[in-house]
Amino acid sequence: TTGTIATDPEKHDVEYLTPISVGTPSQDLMVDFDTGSSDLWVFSTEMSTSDIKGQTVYDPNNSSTSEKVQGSTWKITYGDGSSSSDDVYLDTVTIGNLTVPNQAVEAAKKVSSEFTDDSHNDGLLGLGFSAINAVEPTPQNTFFDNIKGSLDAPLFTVDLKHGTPGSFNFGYIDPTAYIGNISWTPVDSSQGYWGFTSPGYAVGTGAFRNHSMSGIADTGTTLLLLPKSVVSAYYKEIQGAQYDSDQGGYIFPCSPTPPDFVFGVNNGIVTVPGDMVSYAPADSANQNCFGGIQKDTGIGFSIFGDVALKTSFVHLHSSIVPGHYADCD
Ligand SMILES: O=C(NNC1=NCCC1)c1ccc(Br)cc1
Repeated sequence: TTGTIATDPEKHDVEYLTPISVGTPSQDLMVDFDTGSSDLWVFSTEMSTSDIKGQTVYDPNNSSTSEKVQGSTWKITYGDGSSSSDDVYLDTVTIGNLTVPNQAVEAAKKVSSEFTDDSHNDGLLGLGFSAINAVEPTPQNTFFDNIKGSLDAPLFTVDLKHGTPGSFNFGYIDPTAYIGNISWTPVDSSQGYWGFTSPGYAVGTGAFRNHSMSGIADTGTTLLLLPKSVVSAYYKEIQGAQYDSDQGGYIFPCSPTPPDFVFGVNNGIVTVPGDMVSYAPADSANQNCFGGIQKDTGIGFSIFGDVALKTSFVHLHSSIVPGHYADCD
């Protein structure tokens, strides 16, 4: 079997929301498919109403197929400091035409304000490695791990786009989804993420600079977070660019369009067009834009978030041999 599901960008491509169905009869939710985490959790009827602002909630008591996992709990904190927690059910989860009958669905009782304030997002579906699933005492499998055995191939592809629907495909590579050839790179899943090392970067039409950047492909992070030496080398090329500590990042005049940012993936390259580096207006006063490329300081490795992924077709392949992932235009 194979499957495909459309994913829709929120304003400024801050995140991408994808429909899933949970339970019987099915309860339809919009969630953030996150290759940077490995838990499927949803807003639920167990939450206090003050934490719910427009989201659709999962009601396990309204599902004839839900089954509480006695004694199991979960609590997760994301890289941006947001968090959520509580208890666990097994229930039927369907994505497109793919169904997992007893998927661990982590029902939230508490969520942090970032989630409460994100009215269209009903939860997260982790597509990282199950080794970092946060359920205690028994970690649960991701949807992908549960379905991959029945897929034509143990892979999924991520095709996020700027300001228009993209897709997550399961079990096949859509040859019409990309031009040029796929460049493969080994995946380091030792930390539970889709880790890889980029060999270097270029600014605009400048020469390629060898500079090993280890990081993760993370659909759940909005921006492209890189080593500060690379980020400052990039912004050095933009007239008027500066680090604004109030806004916590580099800002620069929205026009003229900044130079492209190119990063290597094995023997291939991915180009982030300059007009996508201008992530969002920073201040209306003097038409500054907040950069889509920022420092990865304090994280320990780089994060190739949506700004890096939406300009390429990413194919995450977890096979028995050390997995590899392909990235290409
Ligand atoms: O949390 C992470 N990615 N997903 C999400 N962010 C916000 C909501 C979901 C994340 C993962 C690894 C590293 Br290293 C840094 C951040």
